[in-house]
This record gives sequence, C-alpha cells and structure tokens, in this order.
Amino acid sequence: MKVEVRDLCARVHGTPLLSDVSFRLHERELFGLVGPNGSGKSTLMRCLAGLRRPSSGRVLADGEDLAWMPLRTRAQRIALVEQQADTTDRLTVRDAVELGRTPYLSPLRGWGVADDMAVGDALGAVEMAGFATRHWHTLSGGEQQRVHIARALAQSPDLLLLDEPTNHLDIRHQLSLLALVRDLRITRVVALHDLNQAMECDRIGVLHGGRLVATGSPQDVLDEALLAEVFGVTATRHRAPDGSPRLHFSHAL
Ligand SMILES: Nc1ncnc2c1ncn2[C@@H]1O[C@H](COP(=O)(O)OP(=O)(O)OP(=O)(O)O)[C@@H](O)[C@H]1O
Repeated sequence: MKVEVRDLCARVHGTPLLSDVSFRLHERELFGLVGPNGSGKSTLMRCLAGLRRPSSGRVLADGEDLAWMPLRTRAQRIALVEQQADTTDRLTVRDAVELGRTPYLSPLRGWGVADDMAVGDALGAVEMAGFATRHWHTLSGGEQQRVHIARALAQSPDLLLLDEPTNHLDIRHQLSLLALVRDLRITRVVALHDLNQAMECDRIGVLHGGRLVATGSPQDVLDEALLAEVFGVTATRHRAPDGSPRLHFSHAL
C-alpha cells in the first residue's frame, strides 16, 4: 500500500499532539518512526490506522481518504498492534489470532480452509504454534506481544503498523521478530525506541514535539547533531564487525 499523509494535525481540547505532519510511505517499504517519549508516535500510528480522526489534514491509502474508507475494507487492509494491547476476554491463543480473520467473515462467507491456514501461518511465524490451546491470560508479557503480532499477521494486511513491537521481548525474540518484519512484502511502519534497530529500516521519520523534523535513510538522518537536539544524548557512529552502521550512546545532555 502507498500512503500519503498531508498536513496532518491532531489536537485534544486545543492542545496540539501532532502539527502539520506530511510524508509518504512507499509500496512495501519498512519505515521506522522514532522520537522521544511523548513526541506523538502512538498518536500518528492511530491516525495511520484510521482509529483517530485528524483534527485537520488527511491520510490517503492508495489515494483513498481513510476517513471515508468502509470499516470492513480498512480492517482487511490495515493492521495495528498497539503498545498496551490487552484483552479481558477468556480467550485461547488460537481464539485471539482467529480474531484477525473477522474482517473477512460474513453470513455469505463462513470460516474456511484459507482462514485456518492464515491463523496457522501467523502462529508459526511468531513461534507460538505450541501455545495455541493456552489461555491468553496465562501468557507472559512477551508471549502476549507475539500473539498480538500473530493476530495482525492473520489479518493479511497491506499496511502493518507496529507500535514498539519489541517491548517485553527477550533479545532472541526481538531479533527474530525484526527479521520477520523485515522479510514481509507489505508496507510496514514500526515505532521504535532502539535507534540501532531503527538503523535497519529502509527510511525513518523523527518526531519531536508533535512535528516530523526529519525523514530519510537512517544513516543520513541519525547524525550526532540530531541525536543531541532531539534525543538529548551524545552519540558516536561506528561500524559493527559485519560493516553495518551502529550508534554508541555515551551520556545524556
Ligand atoms: N487523550 C489525550 N489527552 C491529552 N494528552 C494526550 C492524549 N493522548 C496523548 N496525549 C499526549 O500527547 C503526547 C503524545 O503522546 P503519544 O502517546 O503519541 O507519544 P509517543 O511518542 O508514542 O510516546 P512514548 O514514546 O512515551 O510511547 C504526549 O505528551 C501525551 O501525554
């Protein structure tokens, strides 16, 4: 999916959360969204998902204004995994992932083999197939996070929005999740706090005080001046033994 965000503003009781945000997402790119706490990442993610109406401005998905897209179409095309996703229902892991297929079901189109396959593939992708019959509320935070991601994958979206998806995950599951996300052939936006993980995105956008202050390749954008100005840290750039660019943070300013 191609996305165009035009002059987007979001306000709560007159307080601006996002101001004049404009950028494009290219077909099948991996776009990292970074910024300090409270800079507006989650708010922008919800606008991209169509869950929050902008106060002004527009989000166009393949040229179509999200505000007018039928709910069912939007649910088939866009999946969001929020930071504090939770459920109070007594669901099994498989039930939770099956919810991702809801936008495809109707009185005329019941559950079928394709749905079973989508759910099985999604559980396998996040290494949770062995947990299918476990109750959701018995899972650890990291396991719950992986199930949420499986639910989003089962949705078979064209745009996948992940808000800090590596939260709660141990280092092996962080790396395997990022590899999985990197290999998906759909448009992806990932909000990240780990700027070295952001270095692996195709492009990134930096939010600061509700404004998008930079977009471009991570190597071009995350220079020492921006890291000091936006994140308030001193950092140096170096190369890992495999040649990939890395940031080393020394102290808070
Ligand atoms: N409903 C609301 N009412 C008032 N302020 C809000 C509301 N929702 C969000 N905010 C404020 O908007 C700002 C942006 O919040 P948002 O959650 O988008 O930031 P974030 O970049 O995702 O932060 P974090 O990195 O801490 O998750 C914050 O200062 C937050 O307190």
